[in-house]
Amino acid sequence: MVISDTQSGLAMAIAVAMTESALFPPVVPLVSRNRYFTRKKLLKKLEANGNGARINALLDSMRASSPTRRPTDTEDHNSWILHHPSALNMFEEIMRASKGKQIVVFLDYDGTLSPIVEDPDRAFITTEMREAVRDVAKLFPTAIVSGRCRAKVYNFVRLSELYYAGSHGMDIKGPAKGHTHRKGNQTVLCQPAREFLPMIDEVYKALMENVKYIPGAKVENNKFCLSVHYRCVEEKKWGELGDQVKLVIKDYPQLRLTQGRKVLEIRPTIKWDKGNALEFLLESLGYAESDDVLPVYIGDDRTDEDAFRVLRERGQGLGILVSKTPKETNASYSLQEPSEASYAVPQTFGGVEEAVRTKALE
Ligand SMILES: O=P(O)(O)OC[C@H]1O[C@H](O[C@H]2O[C@H](CO)[C@@H](O)[C@H](O)[C@H]2O)[C@H](O)[C@@H](O)[C@@H]1O
Repeated sequence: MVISDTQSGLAMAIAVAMTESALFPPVVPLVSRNRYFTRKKLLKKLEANGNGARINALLDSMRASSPTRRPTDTEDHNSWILHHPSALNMFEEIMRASKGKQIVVFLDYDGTLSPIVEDPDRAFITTEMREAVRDVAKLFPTAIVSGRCRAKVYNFVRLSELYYAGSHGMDIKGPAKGHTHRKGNQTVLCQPAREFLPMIDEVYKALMENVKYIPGAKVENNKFCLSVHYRCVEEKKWGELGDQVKLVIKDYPQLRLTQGRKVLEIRPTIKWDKGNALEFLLESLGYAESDDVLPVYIGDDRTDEDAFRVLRERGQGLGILVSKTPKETNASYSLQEPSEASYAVPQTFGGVEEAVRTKALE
């Protein structure tokens, strides 16, 4: 069997997830922690102050969350990678860790399965990556967990055998009939923020109106949440953009503002995030309290931290952060970027299949 680099890379990451001794190495202080905490504090302050927070805090936070503004210190990076080793170098430990466990795979979309690009509507998954995900889903229950609207992420991925959790987990749907890994045949569906739909639509329209004068700004309707993109906005206009967003949402205390990669996100205040989505899916699959499950979550953004944290709290499974720069994270392992797949070794799929076979023989 000829295996492409992308397939082996993704599978390698999954395979690494099966490593036992790899689970949750201790969290250690980072050289780059201060900078990270400054950014975190800024956002916390912003969130704590609600919609009336000082606009400077938002602007500072937008600036601080743009890693391209500062080249990564080699020392910082080396220290970080020591504690979050590359998921690609851990193949040896696969078999041992996977023994007797059901692996469940969770994949973020943007920045994980697709590279970050300027136009959010053109963040396509490659054919190779789609094939890799398809292959992984043949072996394990597999879910895509994204900030995007579920329908949009489905249109990119187009694999009906997967679980999809859109709107940061607020819109979950199971695979098409005939593909389910669950016992029983009920459709999995979870939409905990339904009542917010009219409000989100209203705010979407207001945001479109308010930011249309800012060149490069883009508002994306993710159904149960909204994204205001500033990747293509000149930095000197970021303050104005933040101003406009805060102006709109100040009348909606039921909505909160969070941040992603050059994006401001507006979402309901309900306590539901990617971590809850992960737990919901594990429960739907029948693994709520099980010790025999190994959830693997691969993601790149701060919203993925909610899922990494759940894994850490469960003391089960493995988080892999896709990031080129050191970041404070609850993930145990790292990958540099989606295309790092090309560093992987071809025998990985063999390893995954072997692990599955071992399990089947037990
Ligand atoms: O949870 P995810 O699947 O990672 O989605 C998070 C956001 O991803 C998208 O925005 C990001 O990717 C864009 C395309 O590469 C990029 O232009 C943007 O700057 C990034 O923030 C998506 O467009 C958002 O709606 C998602 O919330």
